[in-house]
Amino acid sequence: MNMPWNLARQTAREAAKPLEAVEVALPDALGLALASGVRALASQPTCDTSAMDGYAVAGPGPWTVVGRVAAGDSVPEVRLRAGEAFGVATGAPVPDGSDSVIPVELCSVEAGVLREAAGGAADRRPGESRQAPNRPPGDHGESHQAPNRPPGDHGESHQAPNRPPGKHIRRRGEDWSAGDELVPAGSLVSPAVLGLAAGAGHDTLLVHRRPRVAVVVTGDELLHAGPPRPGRVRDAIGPMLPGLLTGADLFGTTHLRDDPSALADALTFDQADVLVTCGATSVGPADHLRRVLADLDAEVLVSGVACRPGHPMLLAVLPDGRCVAGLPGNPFAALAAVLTLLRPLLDTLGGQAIRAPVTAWLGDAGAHPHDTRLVPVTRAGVPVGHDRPGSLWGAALADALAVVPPGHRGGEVELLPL
Ligand SMILES: Nc1nc2c(c(=O)[nH]1)N[C@H]1C(S)=C(S)[C@@H](COP(=O)(O)OP(=O)(O)OC[C@H]3O[C@@H](n4cnc5c(N)ncnc54)[C@H](O)[C@@H]3O)O[C@H]1N2
Ligand code: MOO
Repeated sequence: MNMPWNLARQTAREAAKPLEAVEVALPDALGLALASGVRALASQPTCDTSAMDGYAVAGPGPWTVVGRVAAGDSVPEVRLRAGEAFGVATGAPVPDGSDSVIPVELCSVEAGVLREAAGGAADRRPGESRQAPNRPPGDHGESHQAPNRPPGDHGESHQAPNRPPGKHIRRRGEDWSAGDELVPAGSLVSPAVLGLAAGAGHDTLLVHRRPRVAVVVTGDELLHAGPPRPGRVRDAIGPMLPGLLTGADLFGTTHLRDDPSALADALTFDQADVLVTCGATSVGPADHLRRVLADLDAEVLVSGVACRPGHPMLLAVLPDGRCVAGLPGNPFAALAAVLTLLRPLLDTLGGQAIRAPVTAWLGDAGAHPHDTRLVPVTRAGVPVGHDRPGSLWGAALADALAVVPPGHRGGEVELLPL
């Protein structure tokens, strides 16, 4: 009895435990899953910082310029008093006592005296409204709100313009505080995670090691170069697999004839966490996989799945804990088995948390009454056709396989990205 598709995927996810955690230098963590959450080692910003090149000011203008601080300088050892200004670079610490920062293009400085230039419109882009949209109270981001100056006022007034306190100052800890968890365990380390982790002070990350996978392609009829001819077919699965298993370290591919003792030997390779076999899953005279697994005392967790294509797919665990994923020989069926069993198993071994599914609306898509269908579709959920089990044509044109449950009549379905 074939296992329902959802249960088969769930079984594969639960067939193993995450591999050990290792601490690696940041660049080496790319594409691996975090074994512990990334926490900030310092607040960001670490001190009150200017968001603009300009002048930090205290009290109403005009102001006397009393100093200057550049990016990379430490916090100036002065406290600004009303009527004083300090030249600041974007990213530089502002002195204590700074009320706000005036961008340099809104300033005029003569003989050490700073005045806010007329208009204040220079720090708005064309078409931008005066009021910054959707900013929460207390947000001191790079608002382009102009000072609320009466008509005819050219900024010479000694009255403080209605500039919100803290404008253009990024307050200490405004983005995050030291100790905050920024990315949870189980997340994949993307380029942005690497940048964020570096920004938060990390030189290394704790990640799960990548699963090691050995691939065995079987079949007397297979060719590995040149055009197919009657009785001989080109191996289409071996070339497809490395790109599907980017989260794993591959040992390379072994090509075997339909020989049970050679297959049994290949399955004794103990450097791999997962052995992937291609072909020999069915019941023909040359299909030895099930017998070989029985001889090796493997526990078969999934033996046939109620899905099309790929129903003979198989998942087993050897006595020493290594897993065997049996992909059917028909190439599209093999792809279906990778997405149903192998990838979920590798995700678990690699410590990846289960992500929310990608979905799309799909009509009945030729749903089967009892079996789940895996249908090649575009990212918008449009079937691309050419989906016969022996052919990767449809899959090659598709962005994903849609999971069409038995009896589906139209509605949201999960997409398995390719
Ligand atoms: N009596 C039954 N026969 C079959 C059944 C069944 O239920 N009862 N299921 C069919 C289905 S569905 C599939 S899928 C295949 C699975 O077969 P195997 O996993 O045993 O694979 P083979 O028999 O070796 O090959 C099947 C088919 O695929 C071609 N092939 C094999 N390897 C490759 C490769 N690496 N690249 C390209 N093509 C490959 C092979 O030449 C055959 O044409 O069983 C059905 N039979
Ligand atoms: O799984 Mo098979 O590919 O339907 O022929």
